[in-house]
Amino acid sequence: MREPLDADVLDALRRVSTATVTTQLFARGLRNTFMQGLRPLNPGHTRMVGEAFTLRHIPAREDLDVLAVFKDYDHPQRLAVESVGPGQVLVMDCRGQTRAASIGGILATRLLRRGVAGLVTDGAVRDSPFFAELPLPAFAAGVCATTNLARHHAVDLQVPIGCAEVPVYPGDVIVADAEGVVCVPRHLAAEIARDASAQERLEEFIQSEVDAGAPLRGTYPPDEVTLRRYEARLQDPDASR
Ligand SMILES: O=C([O-])CC(=O)C(=O)O
Ligand SMILES: [Mg+2]
Repeated sequence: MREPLDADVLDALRRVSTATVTTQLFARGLRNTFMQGLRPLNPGHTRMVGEAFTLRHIPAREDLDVLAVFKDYDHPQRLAVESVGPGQVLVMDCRGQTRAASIGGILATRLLRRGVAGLVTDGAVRDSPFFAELPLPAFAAGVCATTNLARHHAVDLQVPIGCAEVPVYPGDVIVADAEGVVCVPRHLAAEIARDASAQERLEEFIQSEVDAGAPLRGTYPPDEVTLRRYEARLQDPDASR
């Protein structure tokens, strides 16, 4: 059993952008953390933070992947939907294959009712007009009306997977916003949350400086003089420039 993630860490990650989080990961040598090509299905619900619960698929085979398999309520896809915990994110490895759905509106509704934080797939979803209205953060590489069995055979729950070429281990922390989805290794979550928050405070200051006409030289990145002005501003937010 893993130690639960600190609620303050999750809150801090909910307030920083995926761009900032990827920079903090990059600073620690991790370059492949953003799930390229996944887009939010409901632009009104993109903020998502939670630990990853994984589902792995292999390519479907015609003699095995037939509609009758869903008579078994313990089919791994259905089991995943009923097992992912409140506040967790269902992350699906579909090998980037979008020529079949990986999930649809009914299963997503079940996730929502179970208190799941959201879902991520590097495949497609079906019932996408429904997803566009559903108050559940959901990210996919595409949409496809064809049912999952046409291309996907769900095999494993809670194993390491690749999602959009990014390694995801069960319990890693998934952070998403309107830009997309990034995977934070669990053991780095607390320090990333802390340093990402500090980076954003500084970048807000830099943004306001540039907006007010400051040139990049001396400002971005900030030199000693700019940093001193930033520190002074932190001490006294009302100080004039
Ligand atoms: O067959 C599927 O992918 C499941 C589906 O449509 C749904 O959950 O509404
Ligand atoms: Mg459906």
